Amino acid sequence: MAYFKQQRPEKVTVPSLRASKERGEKLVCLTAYDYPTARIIDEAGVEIVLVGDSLGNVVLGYENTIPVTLDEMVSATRAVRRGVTRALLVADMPYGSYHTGADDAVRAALRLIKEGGAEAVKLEGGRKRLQLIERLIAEEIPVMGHIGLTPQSVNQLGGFRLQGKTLEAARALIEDARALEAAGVFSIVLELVPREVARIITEAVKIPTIGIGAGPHCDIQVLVIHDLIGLSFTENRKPRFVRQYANMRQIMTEAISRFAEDVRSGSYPAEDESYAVSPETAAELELLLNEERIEDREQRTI
Ligand SMILES: Nc1nc(=O)c2c([nH]1)NC[C@@H]1CN(c3ccc(C(=O)N[C@@H](CCC(=O)O)C(=O)O)cc3)CN21
Ligand SMILES: CC(C)C(=O)C(=O)O
Ligand SMILES: [Mg+2]
Repeated sequence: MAYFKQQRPEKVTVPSLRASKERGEKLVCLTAYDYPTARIIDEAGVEIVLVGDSLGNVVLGYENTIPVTLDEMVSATRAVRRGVTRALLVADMPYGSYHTGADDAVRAALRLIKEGGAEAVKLEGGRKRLQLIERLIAEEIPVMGHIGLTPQSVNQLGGFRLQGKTLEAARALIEDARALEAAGVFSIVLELVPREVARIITEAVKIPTIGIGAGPHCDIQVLVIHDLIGLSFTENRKPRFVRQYANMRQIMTEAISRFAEDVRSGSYPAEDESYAVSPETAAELELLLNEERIEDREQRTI
C-alpha cells in the first residue's frame, strides 16, 4: 500500500476477520460499555469491541444478564460507538429481544445497528436459532454466534457451568458450530467449554472462534473488561479463566480515601484549586459588604 496510507492499522471489518484466521493470526476482543473505556481499548489496538449484555452484571449490578433491556444495550452501544474507530463494534442482543419472532428480532437488531452504531450483533444459541440468523443476514445484519455456556439460559441451566463435557454434549456443540457457519454467522463465541472441544470446533469451521473459558486453540480470546482490571469478581470468587491484569478496585479505593481525608482535613481545595476576583473587585466587594452592614443596623434601630 502507498506510503501515505497505512499510518494506523487498518479498520477491522467482518470480512477481514476471516482473512486473519486464514493467516493464522490471533486476535483480541474485549467488552466495553462506555465511551472512555471503549476509547482506551480501541487505541490499545484490540480488534473487536463487544458491548456485552454482561453490562447487567458489571455495570448495572444484576445477578445475571436476564433483566438487561434493549434500551440499555442501545444506550451503551451509542456511547461505545463514539470511542471506537478501528475495532469492529459488535453488540449483544439482550434476552427477550429475539425470542418473540423474526420480525421483532430484526427490529431489535436494527436499533443496535442504526441507533447504537454497531456493525454486527451477537445472539445466543445453536441450531435452534438457524432460521432467525438466516433472516437477520438476509436483512444485511452480520451475526456473531454464541454457544457453550449461554448465560441467557441460566434459569434453564441452573448455573454458570462448563458445557460440552460428555461425548454427546461435545458432539452437539460441534454440530451447532457447523450449522451456525452454514447459516452464515461470521464468527462464533465458545463460552466455558473444554479446550479439546474448542480445538475441534476451531479446526472444523473456516470462520474465527472467539473463546472465553474455552482454552488456547480458539482464533480469538475475549474477556469482560471489568474482570481484566479487577472491578468485578473478588480474587476468591473469580472463574478460573479470568486473569486479572490490574487491580483498579484498589487504585480507586486509595484515590477515594485520600480525597475524603483531604476534604476532612481542609487541605482540599488548595488556593490554586479555586478561583479569585481581581484585588480591585475584592476591595469593592469589601466596601459593599460594609455599606450593607450599616443599612442593616439602621433598619433595625427604626
Ligand atoms: N463479569 C462477568 N464476566 C463474565 O465472564 C461473564 C459475566 N460477567 N456475566 C455473564 C457470563 C457469566 N459467566 C460466568 C460466570 C461464572 C462462572 C463460574 O463461576 N465458573 C466456575 C465454575 C465452572 C465449572 O467448573 O463448571 C469457574 O471456576 O470457572 C463462569 C462464567 C461468563 N460471563
Ligand atoms: C463475554 C461475552 C462473550 C458476552 O457475551 C458478554 O460480555 O455479554
Ligand atoms: Mg453476552
